[in-house]
Amino acid sequence: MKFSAYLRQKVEGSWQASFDHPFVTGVADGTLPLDAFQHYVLNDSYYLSVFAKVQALGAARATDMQTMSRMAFHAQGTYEAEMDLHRNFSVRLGISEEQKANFRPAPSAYNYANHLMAVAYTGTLGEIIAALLPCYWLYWEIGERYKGVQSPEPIYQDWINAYGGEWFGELVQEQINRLDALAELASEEEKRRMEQHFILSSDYEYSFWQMAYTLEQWPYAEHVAVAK
Ligand SMILES: Cc1ncc(C[n+]2csc(CCO)c2C)c(N)n1
Repeated sequence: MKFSAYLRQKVEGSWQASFDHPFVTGVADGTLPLDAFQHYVLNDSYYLSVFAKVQALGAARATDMQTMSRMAFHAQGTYEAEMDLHRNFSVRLGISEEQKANFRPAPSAYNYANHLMAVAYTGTLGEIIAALLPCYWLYWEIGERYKGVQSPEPIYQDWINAYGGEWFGELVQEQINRLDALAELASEEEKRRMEQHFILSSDYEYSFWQMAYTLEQWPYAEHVAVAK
């Protein structure tokens, strides 16, 4: 069995919980409150800026030019495609410059980003890909599930469309193949660490929906609002 297939079966429970999360089903059927989506967008912009940095650190860790160039391309893709999407959502959701300037990432977004950064600075390229892969792969599966679905909320429809396209499927498959190739060369010990990172990122993906849905904040966050 390929290492990617082995990892995929390990996270079946947590990915299923993500598919069934009211944030995800609420995007598709339009029942998600817009303030939860706004909380998601603000936190996701922060998350993506770290994600692109981790992809770039993966490029730096590569031992061949082809991999280095592809990882750098992916980092640029995150910056351009995802940031474009967010700029667009920010305008349509009426997120103000002041809101962005005063924004502090919620605990779950911050923890997830820190997990990726820790792997980027301490792990091998195989470990970095294993930590990044659930972000690609889980979103691709969500995009596949909701292909053809028409959400009553046009903003949500654009979000669904972003992850259902063929170009995105190719990027995901490229990273799955990279994971399998790196796993072939990895020791049992390194593969065990790759598995841990993949599982932890999958759990953080679930926490990210929950964070958005519950409008998660730091304790005492209201003091910041009062002080303004
Ligand atoms: C919490 C969170 N997880 C995954 C994604 C999706 N995503 C982020 S970067 C990237 C790779 C290519 O751009 C993908 C698929 C997201 N937006 N937010």
